[in-house]
Amino acid sequence: MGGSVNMEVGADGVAVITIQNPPVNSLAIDVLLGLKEKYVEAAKRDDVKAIVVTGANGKFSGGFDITAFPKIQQGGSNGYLSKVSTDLMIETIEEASKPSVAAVAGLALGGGLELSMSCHARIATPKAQLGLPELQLGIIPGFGGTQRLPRLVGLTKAIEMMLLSKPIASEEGKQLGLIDEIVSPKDLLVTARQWALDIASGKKPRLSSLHRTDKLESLGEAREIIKFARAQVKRTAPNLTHPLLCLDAVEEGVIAGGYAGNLKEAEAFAAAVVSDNAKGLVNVFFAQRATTKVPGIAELGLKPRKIQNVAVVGGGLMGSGIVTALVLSGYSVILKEINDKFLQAGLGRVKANLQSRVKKGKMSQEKFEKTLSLVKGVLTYDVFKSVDMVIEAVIENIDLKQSIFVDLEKNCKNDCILATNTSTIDLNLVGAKTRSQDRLIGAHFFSPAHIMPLLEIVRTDKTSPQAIVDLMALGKAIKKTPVLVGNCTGFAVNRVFFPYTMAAMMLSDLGVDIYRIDNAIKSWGMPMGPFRLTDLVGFGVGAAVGAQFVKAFPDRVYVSKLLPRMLEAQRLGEQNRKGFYVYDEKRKARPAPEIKEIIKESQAESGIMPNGKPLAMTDKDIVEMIMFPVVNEACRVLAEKIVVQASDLDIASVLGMGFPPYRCGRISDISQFEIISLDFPLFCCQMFSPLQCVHVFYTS
Ligand SMILES: C[C@H](O)CC(=O)SCCNC(=O)CCNC(=O)[C@H](O)C(C)(C)COP(=O)(O)OP(=O)(O)OC[C@H]1O[C@@H](n2cnc3c(N)ncnc32)[C@H](O)[C@@H]1OP(=O)(O)O
Repeated sequence: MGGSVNMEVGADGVAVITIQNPPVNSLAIDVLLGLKEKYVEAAKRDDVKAIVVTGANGKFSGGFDITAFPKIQQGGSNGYLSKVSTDLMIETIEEASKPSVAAVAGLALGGGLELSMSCHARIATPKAQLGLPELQLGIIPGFGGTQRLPRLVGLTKAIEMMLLSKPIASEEGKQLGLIDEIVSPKDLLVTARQWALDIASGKKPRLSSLHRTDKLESLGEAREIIKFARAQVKRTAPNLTHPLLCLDAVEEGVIAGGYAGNLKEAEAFAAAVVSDNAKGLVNVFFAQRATTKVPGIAELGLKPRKIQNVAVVGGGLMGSGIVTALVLSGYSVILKEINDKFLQAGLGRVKANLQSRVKKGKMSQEKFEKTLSLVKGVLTYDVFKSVDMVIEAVIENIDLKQSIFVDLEKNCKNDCILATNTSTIDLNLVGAKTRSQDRLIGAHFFSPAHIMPLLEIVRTDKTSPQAIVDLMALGKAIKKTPVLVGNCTGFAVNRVFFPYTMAAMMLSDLGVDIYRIDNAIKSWGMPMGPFRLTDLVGFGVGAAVGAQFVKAFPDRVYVSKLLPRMLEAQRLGEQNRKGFYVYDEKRKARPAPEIKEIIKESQAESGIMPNGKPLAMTDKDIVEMIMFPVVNEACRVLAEKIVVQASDLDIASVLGMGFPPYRCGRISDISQFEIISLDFPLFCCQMFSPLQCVHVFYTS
């Protein structure tokens, strides 16, 4: 709901119709009805020769109003939405007697670009973003985009833009034929008006995109392109159906014409919009934007303080990754190490991280040198008085961290934020020997820190709201999604996912093949299965972190002998290229038949196979046995208020663990229920069918 559409008719006979619906001029149903009303009025008025459609405040439109989807997905009627494609885009705009020109500034995405494509020409400002990103929401373009974009830019480019949900800039749009002219923002309306008048008077051709065929490939070629795209989708996104629905609509249009394609698109859109995948992906869209609107903090209206200089203590894998993330966003960073050897190694890692961007063509040599010059290596705290924030990233040793924080308190100014990158240790312990509890905060990055998009911000009871607001702002500035979490073993992400590997170890001890487990979980949508993940993390780290969970949650852990036996056999994971898999020089994983004996040993020691025989189970059982305990732990994290809102856990799981976003939203759904029992130990799973073993019972 909301938004408005205005119309002003000039002395030149051009009606300028303006969409007004901040912040992105989304096409809410009221806006679409408003557009219809103004177009009908313009058609009737004798003083109107031609029409220009534009958006207020330098933005054309961010597309259909996404806030309307949840209601439709819960069974609400989609009302006028289903008619927009033919009633508004074709009959009212494209086939009207008076021509329309779109004046596009800022962005024309989704329905916004579709609206512009039903006009007879498009004039854009240089920095406009143009795209059909609907697929990232689990839906497909629904206002004729699957038909008009291929007709304007050709099939290959149109399919790429839709499947990748990737917008293009005006210049590329002009080269492709999507944009007719690029002009400065101040000339936008003047030029668009002139184009509209020129089309009305016949000086310029009146082109209807839906009927064009000049950019379309021949039928044979088109079929090949679509066949290739389908195969790609099936290979890279086997659990998703909406990209295939999108290709079906495109194909129908190529074979039977734009109008028939439009009807097919409407049918496919209606099916996609109510799918579980769309529910999950729409939830993720809003979850991502909700993370900084923290109840209890947002209302305080605090402004983030300026953070210019940051220090990182420890230049290991995590520390150097954090330094890289900071310098990439223009921060000056001091990297402190304990001796020159470690310091040079840390600086070398930062350099290598940046060099890899140069190699991939993502950074120029000049930018590389400028970025690297932002890091200064030191061995003492002498220059720490100038820093606004310190992030400690040394090994997980409580005594060491405590002594570092004592030093930091002595050497930093008294409003400097003191952050720790610990992934498991209680923050109260880390800061136990300091008096600066209000500015002590967790900044938990995920490895590799310069690539992974999540930043868990951990607060204690004493962390000040200002420190939280400051770290949130820094997180956004370095292009991370910051999620605020409470203090507990593993915080939100590692805590929720500790049963992921433990349940997998238990299944192995029950006789299920480890590669089958990994394949089942990967096919379900995780980026890798639990055994491959353990190899990646490294067995040393895995065992140390596992021990923390055993200590913290003894009632619901499964302690397998598998990891210790692998360590005894000098199998450390990817680190020495021997773990549950073996790895070649390019780190390509291959199953390792030689570990059969180690697995058997662990199975014998655990003695949990029913009657000593391997447990038979389907792939679905495997997924449930592993993911249900994860969901249970998520419920506990919510119940203990470790996260303030359920959507934070959804987005943290997606960005921190690669949980498939199209399956996301379940945790938010579950949080609507009252958890009445949480005390069923994971180990009992073997005695029940997987479904019975969900140890969260909830009532609606
Ligand atoms: C039938 C049609 O084919 C179907 C459609 O059109 S579906 C919609 C297709 N459009 C999209 O997918 C675009 C989605 N939006 C975006 O990618 C980005 O928001 C953007 C590029 C427009 C702006 O990005 P950015 O400047 O970083 O701001 P961002 O924080 O993302 O968004 C600003 C606000 O606009 C809202 N917003 C953005 N697009 C919206 C949309 N299409 N509908 C409703 N709200 C929208 C956001 O939720 C956010 O609200 P908040 O301030 O309350 O959190």
